[in-house]
This record gives sequence, C-alpha cells and structure tokens, in this order.
Amino acid sequence: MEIKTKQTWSMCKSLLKEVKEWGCLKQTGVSLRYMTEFGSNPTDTNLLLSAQFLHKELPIRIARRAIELHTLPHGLSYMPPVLKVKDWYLHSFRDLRSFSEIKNMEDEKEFTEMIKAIKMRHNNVVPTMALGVQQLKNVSEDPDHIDEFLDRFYMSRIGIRMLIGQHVELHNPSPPPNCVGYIHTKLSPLNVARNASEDARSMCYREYGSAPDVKIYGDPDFTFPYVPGHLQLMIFELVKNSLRAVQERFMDSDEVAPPIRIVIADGTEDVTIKVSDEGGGIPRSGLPKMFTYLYSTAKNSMDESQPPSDLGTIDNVRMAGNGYGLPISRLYARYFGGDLQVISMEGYGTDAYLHLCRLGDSQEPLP
Ligand SMILES: Nc1ncnc2c1ncn2[C@@H]1O[C@H](COP(=O)(O)OP(=O)(O)OP(=O)(O)O)[C@@H](O)[C@H]1O
Repeated sequence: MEIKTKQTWSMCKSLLKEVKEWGCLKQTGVSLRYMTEFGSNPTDTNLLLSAQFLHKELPIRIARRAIELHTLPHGLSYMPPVLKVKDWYLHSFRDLRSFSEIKNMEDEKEFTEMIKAIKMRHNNVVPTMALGVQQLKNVSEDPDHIDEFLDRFYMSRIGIRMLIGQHVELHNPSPPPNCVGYIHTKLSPLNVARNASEDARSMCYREYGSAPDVKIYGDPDFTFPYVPGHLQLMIFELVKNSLRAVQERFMDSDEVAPPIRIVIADGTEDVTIKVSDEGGGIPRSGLPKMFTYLYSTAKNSMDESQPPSDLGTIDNVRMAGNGYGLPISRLYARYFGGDLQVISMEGYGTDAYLHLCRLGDSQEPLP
C-alpha cells in the first residue's frame, strides 16, 4: 500500500500512533572515532551488532522527522512536495518496523538490503523539500523558523545516511586502502582540496569560459581521519562561491583575476581550512542571510522549474543559485563537531574558515 496523500496519512491511525511512540524514544549518537574503531573489525558479530543497533535507532530518527514534517507551520506540511517527503519517511519507518528481530547473518543481509533501498528512496529529499520551502518562503513572514527546521531536518538526514552508508560499506569485501566504511583513516585534506578545486574550476569554465587560479598551501604529507565525500562537498561549495565572486568582479576588467587561496592548518584540536578570495566580499547587512536556505544573489536564483539537485557534485550544471551551499556545508562540518564561519570585507573579499574536529570524538548532534 502506498501512502500518498493527506487523507491516507490521517487514515493510517495505527501507523501514526507507532510513529509518535518511537518519536519520543531517545536517539543514540555515535562519534567518528567510534565508527572507525567499530568498523575496523567487520566480523560477523560486529555486523550483526551494527544491524541490531540500526534496527532500533533508525526508526527513532525517522519517526522524529516524520512528526516534524507533519507539524510544520504555515501549512507547509500540506504542500505537495512536503507530503511526498513525508510519505518517504513514513514508508521507511514502516519498512523498518515490519522487519522482525535480526538474529543471524541471513537476517542481517536482508536487513542491509532493505536499508540500502531506504537510502535510495530518500535520494531526492533535498531538492523536493527545497521546492516546498520555496513555495512557502514566497508567502511566509517567519523565514527564521523555517531555517531552524531545515537545519534540524538536514542534519538528521546527514546522520541517517552516514549510519546506513557506513553499515552497507562494511560489507565491501575489498575496501580501498585505509578506508573503514565511509571513513578514510588517512585522508589528505590537500588532495581533497585539489580535487574539489578542480571540479569547481571546471564548472566555472563551463559557465564563464575562464576560471581564476586556486593556490593551495599546506603539508602534503598531513592526513587525518574523515569522510572524503563530506570534505569534498564542503570545499567544493566554498571554492565555487569564491570563483564566482572573483570571476564576476574581474569579468570586464583588464586586470588578471587574483587567485583563490586555500590554507590548510593542522592544529591539535582542529584541522582548519581557510578559503580566501578577492571577490569583493558582501555587505555586512547581507552576512546574516548567507546561511539562510534559498538566499542567493545569483541571477538564476532558484525557480520551480529548476530545483536544486543534491549538492556538491560536478553534475550540478549551475555555478550558483540554490542558496543551499553554505548552510548545508555548515551542517556537514557540525555533524562531526566542526564549524564553518564566513568573514567578509566588503570591497575586498571573503574568508571562509572550515574547522574540522581532529580528534573525531564529538558525538553526532541529534536534533
Ligand atoms: N566568497 C563569496 N564572496 C561573495 N559572496 C559570497 C561568497 N560566498 C557566498 N556568498 C554569497 O552568499 C550567497 C549564498 O551562498 P550559498 O553558497 O549558500 O548559495 P549559492 O552559491 O548562491 O547557491 P548554491 O546553492 O548553488 O551554492 C551567495 O549567493 C552569495 O551572494
């Protein structure tokens, strides 16, 4: 049975009751370090334990989001894109709850296939939610409230996808060297910065026909444990913003566009990555809006015919316009205990500081 509409939602009383019960249970956060240590030894016993943990944990996290999706202000809960997302959450909750106890490796395999399918079902949550929010932002007087909700919602999504992805990857019979599931235990931020910059520059070329240089400073031998996909996404978004700012400022000028500078510092507590540009910065009054969803100064700002795709890939055809890059990157940084700050000098340029927690022992923030 597909759960499709507002009516069907209200008809599924027993499901709703169960969602409410599970949504009140306590979530359990895990740290990067714990995931690494646990996953370093993917024996059958550990895989079984991991599946049993997810069998209990995922319905709690999913139920909390389903409840929140059901109680959004200003009628947002009943906007068609939000209804669609809510259906995906309910569907996944029901799949998880109808899976009986995981007792042996056969159950474990079946469960792993199921959560893989859940992860795929939720692939398009970001662009779909963005459509709903766009429709609402046109009429709402309280966008702050929506931003807070979206921060919680997307943060939770990052956690759910990390947990599922990590468990699924532990089944890989020949993982790449130094990889424990999604985590690279010896990740070189310099290499990631190089790849992310090249991706962003390719996009800049496609859009403007040229791209400023990106210079990267840091120890090429330095490594630390982190999730490569997350780091790639964050640096890509920051470099993309800087390239766009510099490109637009120097487009009609005879001067050579100044390079973007990336500095990587390995501290005891944090690895900090600074992305600096001379793209003219933004006015102080605009700073609070930078981390607002859908805030973009791009000319091709989002319209309903062009919703944002999931972020951080070269497949994104446009240089900017969704207003999702900064807020989502900050969530990825915060997920493992880091943060993202942007400081701007209007008339000169912008510095973005990406702090990543080096020890990996901070627990997932669980909204
Ligand atoms: N380095 C920068 N220099 C100048 N303005 C910036 C810079 N970085 C961000 N901004 C401003 O902040 C806005 C929001 O940035 P954000 O990355 O969230 O979205 P976007 O780049 O517009 O779209 P996308 O979702 O495609 O990333 C930008 O539109 C731009 O106005």
